[in-house]
Amino acid sequence: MQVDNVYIIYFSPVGHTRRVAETLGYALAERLGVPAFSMDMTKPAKRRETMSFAPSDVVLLAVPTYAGRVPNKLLPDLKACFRGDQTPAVAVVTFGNRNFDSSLTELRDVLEDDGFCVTAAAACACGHVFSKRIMPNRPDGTDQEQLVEMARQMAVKIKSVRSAAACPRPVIRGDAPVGPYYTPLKADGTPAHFLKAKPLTEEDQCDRCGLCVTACPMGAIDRRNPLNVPGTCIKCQACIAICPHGAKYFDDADFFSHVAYLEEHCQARQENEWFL
Ligand SMILES: Cc1cc2nc3c(=O)[nH]c(=O)nc-3n(C[C@H](O)[C@H](O)[C@H](O)COP(=O)(O)O)c2cc1C
Repeated sequence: MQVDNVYIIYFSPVGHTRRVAETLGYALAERLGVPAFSMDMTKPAKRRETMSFAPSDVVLLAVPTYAGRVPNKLLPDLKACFRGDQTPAVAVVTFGNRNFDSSLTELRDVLEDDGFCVTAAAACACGHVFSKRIMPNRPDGTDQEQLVEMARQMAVKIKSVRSAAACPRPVIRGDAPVGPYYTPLKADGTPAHFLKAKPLTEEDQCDRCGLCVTACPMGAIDRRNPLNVPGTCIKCQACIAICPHGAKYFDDADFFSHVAYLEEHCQARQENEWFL
């Protein structure tokens, strides 16, 4: 198959997904001997542009797993932003060492509906953004090596076919259909309800620099007063991760209890999985 460019596109509020996408995407472009272009679609304004791709482009699209699925607030943009023309695509999800459940299958299906031919897919274990105690250093050196190996195998597959349409679709986890959203659990195993939780601010720590305002992928934080969060919070933790003064925090009891549950049950190292 003729390939001219690799486009690395990612939604990555805290940065794990960007690291995975760029390592895999640049290695893939190198193997294919073509230039790569990295495109960040985390900011709301970036998700208002429509992007069209040619049959000779390869698009790598990477998103984090939220509740076992593609982040639901991102779905309308993923459906509206991208147009493939039988363009080969690589679907990539990251997950925080619990499970990626249906997110990769869902992302593959979204790409196919957008006109892409998904030639490969990967689910990569990362640190969990809810807790620095869950695999804080992943992707680590072993992951980097595996990403380069994935890229090598993906390039071999892409080079071996006449067109993306002729490329066999990857079978993800036995082709199980997309399942329900994962219900987060509290430390006692009962459902945790924190959908309405929003970040609070230590007023005396906050110097109103506005970094959290620009980091929020939902544009939920008030630009004139960052203590005010009138928009939808997706709990991505971007505002907490970016604040240089540690001023943003959650105080929701169910959220904390879910974090405690994850810290207890998600310590065993999960493997990366890829599908060709
Ligand atoms: C709202 C939310 C839900 C999440 N749900 C899951 C999950 O179901 N399974 C899992 O293993 N990790 C889950 N995670 C962890 C993220 O998938 C993981 O940390 C990801 O790498 C974060 O990507 P980023 O650093 O690019 O933002 C969740 C994180 C958030 C914010």
